[in-house]
Amino acid sequence: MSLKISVPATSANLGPGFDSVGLAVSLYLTIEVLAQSDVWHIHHDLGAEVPCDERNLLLETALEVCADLTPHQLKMTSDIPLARGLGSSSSVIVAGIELANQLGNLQLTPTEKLALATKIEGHPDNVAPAIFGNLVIASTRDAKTSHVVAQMPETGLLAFIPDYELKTSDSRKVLPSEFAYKTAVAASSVANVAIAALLTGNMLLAGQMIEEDLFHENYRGSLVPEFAKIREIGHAEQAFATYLSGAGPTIMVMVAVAKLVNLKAKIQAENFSGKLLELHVDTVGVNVVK
Ligand SMILES: Nc1ncnc2c1ncn2[C@@H]1O[C@H](COP(=O)(O)OP(=O)(O)O)[C@@H](O)[C@H]1O
Ligand SMILES: N[C@@H](CCOP(=O)(O)O)C(=O)O
Repeated sequence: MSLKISVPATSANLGPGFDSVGLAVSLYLTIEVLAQSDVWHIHHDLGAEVPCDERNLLLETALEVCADLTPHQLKMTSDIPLARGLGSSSSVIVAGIELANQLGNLQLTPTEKLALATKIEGHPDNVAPAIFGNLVIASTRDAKTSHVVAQMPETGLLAFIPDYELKTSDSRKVLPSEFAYKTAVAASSVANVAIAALLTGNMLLAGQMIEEDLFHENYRGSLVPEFAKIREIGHAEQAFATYLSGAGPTIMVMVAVAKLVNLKAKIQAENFSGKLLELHVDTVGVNVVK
């Protein structure tokens, strides 16, 4: 049997869409199913800290979804950097669900996959676009997830991926545990306009609203020292928006395609340690090739 599963990276939050908005982008985790075996084994070159057996999040997820899968040798490759705010954990969870779906012949619908993935990840903003591709707006309350898949308006995407890791769990620790009613109303009004602007293709307004986030970036800015400078460069280069991708430390800049080259040169000139990558919107989501 030949089976290959690929899952895109995701950039969550887009400013005020904290825990509920995400965009699928063009970096990929790929799982190739090799021969049946006595024990599970994952061949990968992602480093010694990534387990090769059932302790790997891929297999933990697959076996949670379907406990009696036949063990296989697997090959895992990925260009999604770990703990950088590009949804590496969500891509593995979605791949694990798909692995169980295929090997266990579960016939899961995309909505069922979303419910399972959200339960495991805890919030839907990365797993939803990893499943559906595109821009996804989702809300999970009382274990029920509602979602809308939308086309992202045309924009260039430039990601600065720092050399250091920032685990989502650590980046969540700096967030407040409570929010005053008035602030919550203001923060959600910003989010509402951001989404309405994205859905009507108004990138200028969407960009302004993305940068007015009140939910998380003010608290996380100090964890990502490059953020303020890159946003300043974004303003000088007329980018639509600069935001913290997911929990950081990746910084995403949305900019008209014609302005990408200049913007890239200006950020490069700062000599920050990390990678600067031009990305594209993934419109497919989790993909299975047999
Ligand atoms: N390919 C992978 N295989 C196994 N575990 C992975 C893989 N990719 C990511 N993970 C797990 O997810 C963690 C990173 O998740 P997280 O802190 O949420 O960051 P992000 O999802 O932004 O990359 C890693 O430390 C690792 O435990
Ligand atoms: N809404 C979450 C998103 C985490 O995304 P990740 O790519 O950093 O895992 C958060 O902001 O904590």
